[in-house]
Amino acid sequence: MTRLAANLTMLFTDLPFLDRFAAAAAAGFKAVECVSPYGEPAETVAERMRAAGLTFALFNMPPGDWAAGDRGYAANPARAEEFRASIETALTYARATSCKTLHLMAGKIPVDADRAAWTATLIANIRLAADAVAGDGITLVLEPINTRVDIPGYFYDRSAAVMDIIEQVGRDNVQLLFDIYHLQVMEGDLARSIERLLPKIGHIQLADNPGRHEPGSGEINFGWLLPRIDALGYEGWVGCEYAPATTTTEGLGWARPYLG
Ligand SMILES: O=C(O)[C@@H](O)C(=O)CO
Ligand SMILES: [Mg+2]
Repeated sequence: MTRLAANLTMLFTDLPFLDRFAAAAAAGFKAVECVSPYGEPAETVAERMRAAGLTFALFNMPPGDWAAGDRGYAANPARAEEFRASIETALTYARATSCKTLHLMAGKIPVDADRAAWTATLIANIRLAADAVAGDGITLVLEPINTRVDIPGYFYDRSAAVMDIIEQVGRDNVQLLFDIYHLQVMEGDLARSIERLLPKIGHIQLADNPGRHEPGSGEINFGWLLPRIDALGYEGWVGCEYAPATTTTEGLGWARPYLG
């Protein structure tokens, strides 16, 4: 059965961040995910999560200064020190919330950067982080993000590019974050890709396309795809990472069969 997680960065945004946990639970979600829990103390986040009876399915390692344009920086040779320090921060929040999956963001690469040097930095940083979190049973996931609409310049936007990095890293606790929306924009052929990549998929996220709104608002046949993913044997969480077309609650009709 498809197990949905509410993405608290994009859902229930009419509420302050800490109040979104209770709202997600009231809507029937059993798990949540978000980009950045770091604006609140780890223990406070964990308390709200526990009080709502939720599991933290995933959050990102500290992604840098989002408002200034950062989308992670793990590939940036000039920020290796900052990346090292961010591992401890991520671990503190992961331990407090018992979160077992962290999204490591590579960042945006300038057009004139030395791609080989950035790739080497990324691989070294992923290994460092993967080894640091392995003892806590944590998996790092890497996400191909579309560079056509959402994050122009992001380091990788294809599943093959991320799979290549995962192979070069060579750590069992580094997997693929398959965001159905991003990979529909960049590649299509979703069901076949998921089937092929399944052994390496550590987390799935969804939104429809175009518009990045809820399932049913666009061209992706989620009524067929979600049962297919289930039938293939995927047992992880599916993060609802979309911008509701109206309000979160009004737009949850599609999810009713999967919510408690
Ligand atoms: O799809 C996304 O945008 C996210 O999963 C993310 O981690 C931040 O960009
Ligand atoms: Mg995503």
